Amino acid sequence: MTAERIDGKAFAALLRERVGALAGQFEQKAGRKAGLAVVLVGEDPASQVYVRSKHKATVAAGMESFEHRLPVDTSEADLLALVEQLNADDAVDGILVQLPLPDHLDEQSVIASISPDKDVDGFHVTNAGRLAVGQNGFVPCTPLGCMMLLTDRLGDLSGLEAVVIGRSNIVGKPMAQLLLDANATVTIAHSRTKDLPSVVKRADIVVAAVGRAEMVKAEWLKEGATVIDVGINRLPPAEGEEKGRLVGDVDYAGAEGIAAAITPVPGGVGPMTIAVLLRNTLVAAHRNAGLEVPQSL
Ligand SMILES: NC(=O)C1=CN([C@@H]2O[C@H](COP(=O)(O)OP(=O)(O)OC[C@H]3O[C@@H](n4cnc5c(N)ncnc54)[C@H](OP(=O)(O)O)[C@@H]3O)[C@@H](O)[C@H]2O)C=CC1
Ligand SMILES: Nc1nc(=O)c2c([nH]1)NC[C@@H]1CN(c3ccc(C(=O)N[C@@H](CCC(=O)O)C(=O)O)cc3)C=[N+]21
Repeated sequence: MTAERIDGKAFAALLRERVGALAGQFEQKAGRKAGLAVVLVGEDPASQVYVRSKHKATVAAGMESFEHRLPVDTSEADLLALVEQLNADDAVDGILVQLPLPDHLDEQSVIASISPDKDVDGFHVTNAGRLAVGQNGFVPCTPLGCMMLLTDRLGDLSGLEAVVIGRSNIVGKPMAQLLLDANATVTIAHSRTKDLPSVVKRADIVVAAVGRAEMVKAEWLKEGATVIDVGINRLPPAEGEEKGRLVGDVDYAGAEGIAAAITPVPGGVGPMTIAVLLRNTLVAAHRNAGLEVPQSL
């Protein structure tokens, strides 16, 4: 059996088109564009790449993009002051502070300073709490994108065994919460889990969000499992390569022979993250403008 490749890039392109059309309608109704502010502190090359692609995608969807690039030695007070200014700016519907931040800045305090109604990353404790108790808020983009791919493929997830590997606040935990809300039976594995291979073996759905290149082996998987690979890992450059290849947390080549379907890296979950960010921003715009959020978002 050769697993089906779940084309996140194509799915994300469709979502971006839909968001773009609705962004045009929003502009008609509200008399302004929906706006996303992205704050980047420092010059980490990977972060710069992400921020640039978010900017392009935002503009392409017919939304306003406000970029704020701050020097690496920015003080916490200055960063908090910028966030306050963006909280008060009616042209800004969504605020994203690119992580990771330089070591001298406390990520939790910075996230806490973002207005929960503009927190399109869904990282604020208020939004984590809303997700936990089932209220409307913002769900982190990566896990929400994974859910869209899963429900598109599998339909109803009721009763399926799901194993999430990783328990971070931005991926693993909200992912498990969403799967639970969809009535899957959820196990969360992490670095202290005993006998990870046998835990993974029972899963109809595996979501790998670890950050270790090709750690999940084909033999761990149950025949016919659906595999969502969140990991983005750059291998060291091979002979003659300038940059190493990007790989996920799953041994894709091996898993292809056992899984029913699997997301590739690149071209899987990554593009969904950006498309969902635009979707969340447009949801925020409707709420902030007092307009009904379109069903199809
Ligand atoms: N595609 C996308 O859009 C995105 C991709 N990513 C990628 O996803 C991956 C995970 O990101 P993130 O959640 O932020 O990472 P974190 O480093 O915050 O969390 C990693 C998790 O993996 C667990 N873990 C580490 N080693 C093992 C192991 N040997 N066995 C089992 N579990 C282990 C850790 O366990 P413990 O808690 O015990 O330490 C932790 O819970 C990264 O590769 C990141 O680049 C992240 C965000 C978006
Ligand atoms: N506040 C905040 N919000 C985030 O959502 C956030 C963040 N900080 N910090 C970093 C992580 C990571 N992340 C990715 C987004 C897109 C791709 C993506 O599009 N990846 C492409 C490949 C890109 C490449 O080739 O380098 C793909 O997988 O096909 C990957 C990773 C968002 N993050």
